[in-house]
Amino acid sequence: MKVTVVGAGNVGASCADVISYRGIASEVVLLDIKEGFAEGKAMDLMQCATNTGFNTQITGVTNDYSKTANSNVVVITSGIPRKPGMTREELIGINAGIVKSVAENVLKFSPEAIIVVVSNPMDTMTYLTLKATGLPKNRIIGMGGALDSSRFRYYLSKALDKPSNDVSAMVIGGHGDTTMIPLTRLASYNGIPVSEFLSKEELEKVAADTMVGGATLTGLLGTSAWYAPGASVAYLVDSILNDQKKMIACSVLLEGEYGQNDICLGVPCIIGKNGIEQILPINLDENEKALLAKSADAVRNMNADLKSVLA
Ligand SMILES: NC(=O)c1ccc[n+]([C@@H]2O[C@H](COP(=O)([O-])OP(=O)(O)OC[C@H]3O[C@@H](n4cnc5c(N)ncnc54)[C@H](O)[C@@H]3O)[C@@H](O)[C@H]2O)c1
Ligand SMILES: O=C(O)C[C@H](O)C(=O)O
Repeated sequence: MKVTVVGAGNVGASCADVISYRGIASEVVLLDIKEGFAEGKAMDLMQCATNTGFNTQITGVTNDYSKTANSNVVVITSGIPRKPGMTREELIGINAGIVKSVAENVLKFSPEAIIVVVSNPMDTMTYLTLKATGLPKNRIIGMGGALDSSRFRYYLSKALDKPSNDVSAMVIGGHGDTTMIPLTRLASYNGIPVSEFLSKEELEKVAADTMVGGATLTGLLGTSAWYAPGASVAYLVDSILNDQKKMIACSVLLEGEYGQNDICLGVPCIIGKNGIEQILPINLDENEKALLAKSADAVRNMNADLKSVLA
């Protein structure tokens, strides 16, 4: 199985690292616009093979899309990351043009590929990719919920002082500091509602920390995070390539689901060899429904800025 990762920067290289280390694909092509950069990242990663024991073939190319031909999955991480103090939404001006041209280029050589969109603002970039390519909705997947849910589980595990793998929890909605919706009501510690262990105030703090999880890391690192984002992309790619049918919150085109239309937003999906195989309807309470509607409004406002790129 072949995976192309466009953008060999922090997230792209980290994702290629996890995909190869875990043997998720036999071939990974890293493509970047910066001369020699992807080649260097691929060489560095390949020199891990004997010590970490993987067999994936990683190749780096400078803007040569012919080398990406017949990829099963293409991950788009190309574009700029935010700096401390910025929102993801501020990246739209530069990233929209990059994402659109990358999506068009990859499809010339991999017309059957499933595309995973990572570049920010992710929900809007997913919508742009869908509109620009005209691909069926199951083949365009926005990655955000997998990462936000892993951060939610991290903050819950810290509050509970228990391992995060014993915590089950999901974040839906937009992948933005104010549009994420951590589903605290449904979070559990080994099947027991977390509200049995944590106070309302503690749970509110966990949700608030989760929502600004990316901003917190950007403040600490000077650029946005990459290890957990890279691992989250690999988790999603694994579910596609190995047809695992995992339930993962992903940004997908909604056509009536959750009362929304013509928008890509994070909702629980079944992910398998066909990409988005099902959008799972879950019963939200009135507060959660209102938060989802508000989140959709904000993402829709952002999508309106795509007019000139899509014209
Ligand atoms: N969806 C998520 O959960 C999530 C998580 C982390 C980062 N991100 C986003 O992913 C993007 C990448 O972040 P990063 O930290 O890897 O940034 P980075 O700057 O480290 O890497 C981006 C790479 O894209 C390359 N690039 C730019 N234009 C290109 C083009 N036209 N074709 C090919 N390559 C091109 C750059 O040369 C660079 O190497 C950012 O927009 C960031 O906000 C999203
Ligand atoms: O925070 C960012 O800007 C990058 C990414 O969306 C993240 O959540 O880590």
